[in-house]
Amino acid sequence: THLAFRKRQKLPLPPGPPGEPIIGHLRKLPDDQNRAEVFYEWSLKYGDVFSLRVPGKTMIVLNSEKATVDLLEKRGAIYSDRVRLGYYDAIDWGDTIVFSPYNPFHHLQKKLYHQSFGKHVVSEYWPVQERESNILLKGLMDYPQAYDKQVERFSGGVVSDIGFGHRIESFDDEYFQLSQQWGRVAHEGSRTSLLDLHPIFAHLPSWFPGAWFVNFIKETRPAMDIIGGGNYYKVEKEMERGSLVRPSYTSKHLEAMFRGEISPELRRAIRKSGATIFAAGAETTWSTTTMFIACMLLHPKAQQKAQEEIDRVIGRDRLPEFTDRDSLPFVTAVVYESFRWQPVLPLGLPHQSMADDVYNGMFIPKGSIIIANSRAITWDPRSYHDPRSFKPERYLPQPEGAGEVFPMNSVFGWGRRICAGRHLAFDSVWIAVARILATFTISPTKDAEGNFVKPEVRFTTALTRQAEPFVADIHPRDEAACRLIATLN
Ligand code: HEM
Repeated sequence: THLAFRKRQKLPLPPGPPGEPIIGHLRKLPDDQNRAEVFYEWSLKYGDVFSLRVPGKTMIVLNSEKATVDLLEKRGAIYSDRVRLGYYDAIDWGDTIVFSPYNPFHHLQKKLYHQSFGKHVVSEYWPVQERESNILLKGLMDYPQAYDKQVERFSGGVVSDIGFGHRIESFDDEYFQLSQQWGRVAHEGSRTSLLDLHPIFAHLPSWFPGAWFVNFIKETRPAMDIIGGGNYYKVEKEMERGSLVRPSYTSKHLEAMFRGEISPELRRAIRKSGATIFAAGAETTWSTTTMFIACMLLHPKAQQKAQEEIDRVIGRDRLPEFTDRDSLPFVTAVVYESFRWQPVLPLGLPHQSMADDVYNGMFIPKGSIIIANSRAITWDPRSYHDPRSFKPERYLPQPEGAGEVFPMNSVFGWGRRICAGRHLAFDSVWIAVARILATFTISPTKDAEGNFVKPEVRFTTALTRQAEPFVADIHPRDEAACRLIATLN
C-alpha cells in the first residue's frame, strides 16, 4: 500500500475528458445507447487509453489492439476479475462463469467449458448446427419477412440442444420464449450499470427513475431462475431416474454421477456454467447472424462474390458443409467482416483489475473497471485499411491474410476471460452464413415502379448491438435452391 500510495502521488491516471469535483464524470457518462459512439469519439481525442472517474471507481478504457493485449493478455494475472453487477448478484447469477469473480469456482467452470467447447471438440456439434441451419433455410423460404425470428430460433435452437438436449421446433416452445426473455434482460439488465458503479444508487427513492431496477428483478427473476437452474434440474432428475436423455453439455458432465465421482461443487459448476451456454450463446449468435444479413443487403457485391465462390466450389445441388470450409475462403472472410463491421459487444464485457498497476507512465488503480473498446479497435486505421468499409478481401489470402488483424479478439474478448464458447459460436455463424448464401439472395425491396428502395439499417445498442428489423427482399436464388431446400428434413 505504501508503494501504491507513492505511485498514486506521482503518476497521473490516463487522460480523459474533464470531470467535475467529487462526482467526477458521473454526469458525463453516456447512456447505453450512445456509450459505444461516445467512447469511440473520446478514443480519437484522448488516445489508446483514457480514464473516467465516478465516486469510488475508476474506469479505464482501452482503445487499441496493443494496449488491450498488453494489459488484458500479457498482464492477465491481474486483469481478469469481473465488475460486480448488482442485477446479476440480486438474481443469484453472480457466480456463473460470465459474471464470476476470478476464483477457483470460475476455473472449474472454465475447465468444463474447455472439455466441451475446446477447439478440437466442437466438431462434435456440427450435426446439430447443420440440422438447425436446415430448419433456418426452410423457415426463411416459408416466412422470409420473419427472418429475424427465424434466426433467433436458430441461435436458441443450437444452444438449447447442446446445453440441455432440448430441441426448439416452434416459436411457441418454452425454451424459445425463455431465450426471448433473456434477450430483454441482456438489453435492460445492463442499464443497472449506474447502480453498479456505486452502492448509493441502490438506495434511490422509489420516485427516482433508477428504481425501475427493483421491479425489473421481480419481473425477470422467474425466467432467469429457469435458465439458471430449472433447465438443468430437469436433466438431472431424468438422469437420476435412469431415463434416457438426449446427450448434452449437462448430461455429459453429469455422467460422473454414475461413477460416484460428483461433488456438490461440481454439480453446482455444471449448473452455473450451463446457464450461460443459453445466456451467452443465443442472443450473441442471433445478433451476429442478422448483422450478416444486413451486411449483404448493404453490400451486394460481396454477396455476389461469395455466391460465385460457393457455386464454383460446391455446385448447385448440395449445401455447403463444415468440411468445405477450407475451400470457401471468401465466405469465411465474409463471416470475419460481418463480425468486425459491427461488433456485437461494442465495448466487450468489462474486466476488473486486481492490483495497482502502471502502464506507459499512467497509474491504473486496483479495482478499476477495464473496458476493451471493440468499436474503436475494429475501426482503428492502424489495423484496418479503410476501416469503415465492408471488405472481406482484407483477410485474404487465407490462412494468413494480407496483414490486417483478424478481428477474433475484439469480437470474442481477451485474455483469461475470452469467450469460452467462441469456437462453437463461430461455427454456428459460419454454417448459417454459408447456407444462406448458397440458397438465398438478400436484396433491397422494389417500389411500385420497380426501382430498388434504398435499404436502411438502424442499430440499437445496450450491452449488445443489434440491427433493428429491416425491410429486405430475402428470396431463394432460383429453382435449384427451392428444390434443394424442399429436400431438407
Ligand atoms: C457470436 C457469438 C458470440 C459472441 C460475439 C461472444 C462474445 C463474447 C465476449 C466479447 C465475451 C467477453 C470476453 C471478455 O470478457 O473479454 C464473452 C464471454 C463469454 N462467452 Fe461468448 N460470445 C458468443 C457466443 C458464445 C456462446 C455460443 C457461448 C457458449 C457456448 C459463449 C460463452 C461465453 C462465456 C462462458 C463467457 C464468459 C467467459 C469468462 O468470463 O470467463 N459465448 N463472449
